[in-house]
Amino acid sequence: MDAMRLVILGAGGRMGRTLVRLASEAPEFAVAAAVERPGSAHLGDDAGTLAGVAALGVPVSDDLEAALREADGVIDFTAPAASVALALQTARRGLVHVIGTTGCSADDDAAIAAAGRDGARIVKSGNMSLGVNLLSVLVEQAARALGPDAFDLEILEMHHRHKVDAPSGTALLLGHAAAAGRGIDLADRSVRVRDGHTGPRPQGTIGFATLRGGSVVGDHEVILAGEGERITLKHHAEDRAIFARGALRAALWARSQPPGLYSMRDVLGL
Ligand SMILES: NC(=O)C1=CN([C@@H]2O[C@H](COP(=O)(O)OP(=O)(O)OC[C@H]3O[C@@H](n4cnc5c(N)ncnc54)[C@H](OP(=O)(O)O)[C@@H]3O)[C@@H](O)[C@H]2O)C=CC1
Ligand SMILES: O=C(O)C1=N[C@H](C(=O)O)C[C@H](O)C1
Repeated sequence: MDAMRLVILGAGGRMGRTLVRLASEAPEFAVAAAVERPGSAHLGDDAGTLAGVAALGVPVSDDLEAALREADGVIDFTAPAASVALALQTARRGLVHVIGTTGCSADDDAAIAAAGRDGARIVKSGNMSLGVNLLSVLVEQAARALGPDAFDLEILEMHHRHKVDAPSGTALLLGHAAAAGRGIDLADRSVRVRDGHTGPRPQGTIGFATLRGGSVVGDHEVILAGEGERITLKHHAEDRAIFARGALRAALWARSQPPGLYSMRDVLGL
């Protein structure tokens, strides 16, 4: 099969640069276009140079329509409004759309699901790494085995100082896995903030705690705390390449799937 022609949306960002670098090094892919928003300081820069590899002859552009005409798929680690708007376009064109963007609202997620029904081949996940998706399976198993009441479940995450959404997409993904294991809906049972006189911990809830600072790529811990014992399941991301590798794998996988909305667990067969 011909190399998959990819548009990298948000090519000047932390993930965008990592994606350009890894896609340009893999024979399965061709970086067809690199897109940033109108007015971005990166417009006109060579995407390869920006990513710290050899020049690719692909200038960063703000012409998304033109970029999509030449593409088999888009990799999108940007912001919720950008991902929702793009999903309308990938649906119209039947393109692969890999969405790593986090911080989406319920309405955003509904619009993205609709785009999957309308023709896009979407893979969306709060974390594209193999390790976190395997961890989510383990968390689901542990929550199911321990039941809802004997062990309290808390999810702790730490990220770099630039991160704008909380809890992280990964923390929510792990929370959903825990809720699935317990047979409950996360939205009904999550405690996302504690402050002041909170009273004792409501039984059966799933708590979240958020830390921000420095250059931390992404740390997550799921703590199951019982009477007299505690189980901790952890993942430490050391390099953004783990997310980019997962996203590229998802793009290739989605190319041969019917339109729809898929998760990384679908991609990885977990
Ligand atoms: N699922 C996963 O595995 C991972 C998900 N993420 C998520 O990916 C997202 C991006 O993270 P990160 O790379 O660190 O963030 P950055 O802010 O470094 O990069 C985002 C890029 O997207 C650009 N952008 C925003 N809106 C548009 C638009 N409408 N059109 C084109 N470009 C746009 C931004 O431009 P500007 O600066 O001008 O706004 C910026 O260059 C976040 O939601 C993050 O949580 C991150 C890592 C892994
Ligand atoms: O913004 C980040 O950096 C990351 N975002 C994702 C998240 O919200 O979980 C994934 C990863 O942890 C890095």
